[in-house]
Amino acid sequence: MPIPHDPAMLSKAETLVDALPYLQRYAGRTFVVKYGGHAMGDPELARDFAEDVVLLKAVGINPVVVHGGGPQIGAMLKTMGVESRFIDGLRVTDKQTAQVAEMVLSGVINKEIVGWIAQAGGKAMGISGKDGGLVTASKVQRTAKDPDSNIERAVDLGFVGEPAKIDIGVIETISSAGMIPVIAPIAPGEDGQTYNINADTMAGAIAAALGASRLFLLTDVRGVLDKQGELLTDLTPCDIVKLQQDGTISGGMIPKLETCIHAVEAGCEAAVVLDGRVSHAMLLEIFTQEGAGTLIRAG
Ligand SMILES: Nc1ncnc2c1ncn2[C@@H]1O[C@H](COP(=O)(O)OP(=O)(O)O)[C@@H](O)[C@H]1O
Ligand SMILES: CC(=O)N[C@@H](CCC(=O)OP(=O)(O)O)C(=O)O
Repeated sequence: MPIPHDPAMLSKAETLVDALPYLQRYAGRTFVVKYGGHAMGDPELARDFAEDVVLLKAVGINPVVVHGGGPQIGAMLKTMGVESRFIDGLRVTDKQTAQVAEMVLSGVINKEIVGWIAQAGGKAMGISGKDGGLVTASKVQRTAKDPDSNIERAVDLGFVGEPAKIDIGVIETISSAGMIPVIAPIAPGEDGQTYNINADTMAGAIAAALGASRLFLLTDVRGVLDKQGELLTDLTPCDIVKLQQDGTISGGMIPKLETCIHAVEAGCEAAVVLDGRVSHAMLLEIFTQEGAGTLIRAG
């Protein structure tokens, strides 16, 4: 006959037991987590995020963090008196902007995240796409309709890149040494130039190359919202194309969802757009039945 326990203690034990099937399912799997600039602002949320990542590592999952820092790059450029322009959510990047992006992403933010993970009791190794030959970038080619002639013309975004080649060796080396890779979205091109890569694009390409079980994109909204502001809980690549065509998604959500399509069509099991403003959003998504955010799977 079991002796009754304090109900609060019992509920804690039940939470752990409820997590058991998920722990068993995901042990040894790789989760790529993109931590966005907007979700990064709050120190308490940053601590929670680091604890989540350390917990994943401690239970035998391989987390790989790819981070952004768009607002922080913007703030630095502003203090320098440099204006930024975005086309389809991508920052038009001249040589000076590329240098600032590298300084802020690889220099400041990357090491900040490594520090938070250390504070949470984990070990992280901060790198960019440049290190260990991880990523070779190619220049992003975009076109836009000329408003006067209605003719589609090439738009030059400058040193904006996308991952053309990925060598996952350095990630595997870091992960198998018991550390958490923390990756800044900067990479060299074949031409030797430094390219600024949208962090969502970088995360999706890495998730695809690793054949990750999940790509989590932590951001500053509940997930993908419809025109009435209601959360769309499940999407396929086909649904996303329609949302883009009818203007439901715009700005930074465009590269985010293009990334999800690429990732799930190229080997990542599923992508989730999650609210990074919610404490421990990732743990709740992984270890409970209450899925939050928007889940994207190949149709
Ligand atoms: N349909 C939509 N649902 C949710 N967010 C959207 C939608 N369309 C555009 N957005 C915008 O996308 C933003 C998230 O992208 P972004 O600013 O690049 O985030 P992050 O900096 O976290 O990567 C939201 O803050 C929102 O303004
Ligand atoms: C080409 C391009 O737009 N690069 C981004 C890289 C950082 C990023 O993507 O950060 P968030 O995820 O915080 O938006 C930029 O310069 O802002």
